[in-house]
Amino acid sequence: MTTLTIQTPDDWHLHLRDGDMLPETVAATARCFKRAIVMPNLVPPVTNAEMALAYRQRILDARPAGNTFEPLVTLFLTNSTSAQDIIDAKAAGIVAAKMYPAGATTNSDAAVKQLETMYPILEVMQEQGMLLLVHGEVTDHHIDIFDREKEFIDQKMVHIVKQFPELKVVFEHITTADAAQFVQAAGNNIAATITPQHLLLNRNDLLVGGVRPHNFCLPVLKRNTHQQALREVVKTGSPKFFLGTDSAPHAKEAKENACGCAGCYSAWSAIELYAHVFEEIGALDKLEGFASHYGADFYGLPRNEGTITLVREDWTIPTEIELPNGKPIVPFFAGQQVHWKLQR
Ligand SMILES: NC(=O)N[C@@H](CC(=O)O)C(=O)O
Ligand SMILES: [Zn+2]
Ligand SMILES: [Zn+2]
Repeated sequence: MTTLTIQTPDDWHLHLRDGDMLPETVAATARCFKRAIVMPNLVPPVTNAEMALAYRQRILDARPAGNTFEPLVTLFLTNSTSAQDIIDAKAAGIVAAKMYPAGATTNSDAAVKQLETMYPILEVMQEQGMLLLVHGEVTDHHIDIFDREKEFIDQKMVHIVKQFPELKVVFEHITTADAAQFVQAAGNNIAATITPQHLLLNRNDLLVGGVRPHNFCLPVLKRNTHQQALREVVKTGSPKFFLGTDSAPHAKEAKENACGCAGCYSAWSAIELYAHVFEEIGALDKLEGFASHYGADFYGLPRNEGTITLVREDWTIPTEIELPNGKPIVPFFAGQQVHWKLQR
């Protein structure tokens, strides 16, 4: 196969950041994705409809001329989120709210401390038909970082799912066989996003031969058996698993640091990297469902019109990209070859 045409895809988990980052990040995603679920972990976080709509407008203003990319902004849940916040957000066209356990990841200090105290809010979300997006890791100091996703399933996720049978939940950026099995076994109101890095890499790629800060993201890369399980699950073509890049840029100096930030900036090559890995596992025929159908179907949104075409052509991801403010940023998979390229 030398070309691959699929219906226009969407990215169901994305960090665009804000301010002078937007011209770079919006253009990178808008080159091939029609829509994206945009994460609300700004500083300060996007906690109400007014902030979300203002953020949406800043993203729209940063689009390249003539581009029709549609950001789907989300609400950041905190212990102060009220039922009215959810009702107002829903009325403003916001389709989902994000739950981070406090301290779990980048800019999540303001997030939810005692998850169970949020149950009245989840109740309202269920009523309103607003999706719950979850960063599924516990943050207890005594829990090993490699076990935090599994522990979250056992401690939290099973109860949420039981308590709110009508609530649509997206288990974001899953990294383990445990999460894949959990989602598969759960009802049709539970789905998951999977990133390119968790399909392409395992923890050896983070630590063998020296620490690779640009492969560091959260949840952290797991052992190869978990990577294998994620590959198997996308290969089945199950509609419960769909594309969410978790593209999460940090300045080069913040990644190459004694205390480096978590996040891989994959937007530059995301669709190509998925094609690369789907080809590797012999599942190119499953890419379209994963990238362009299942997410929209799960969110209850129409599938996109139009198509994109990928060409089988080797190219090398740049080692650095310069931000509009002159600061360098290192894209995910920098300096490495990818076998597919978006036709422009
Ligand atoms: N995935 C990451 O490693 N980082 C994300 C936050 C997140 O999605 O957890 C970020 O905003 O930098
Ligand atoms: Zn996360
Ligand atoms: Zn994320």
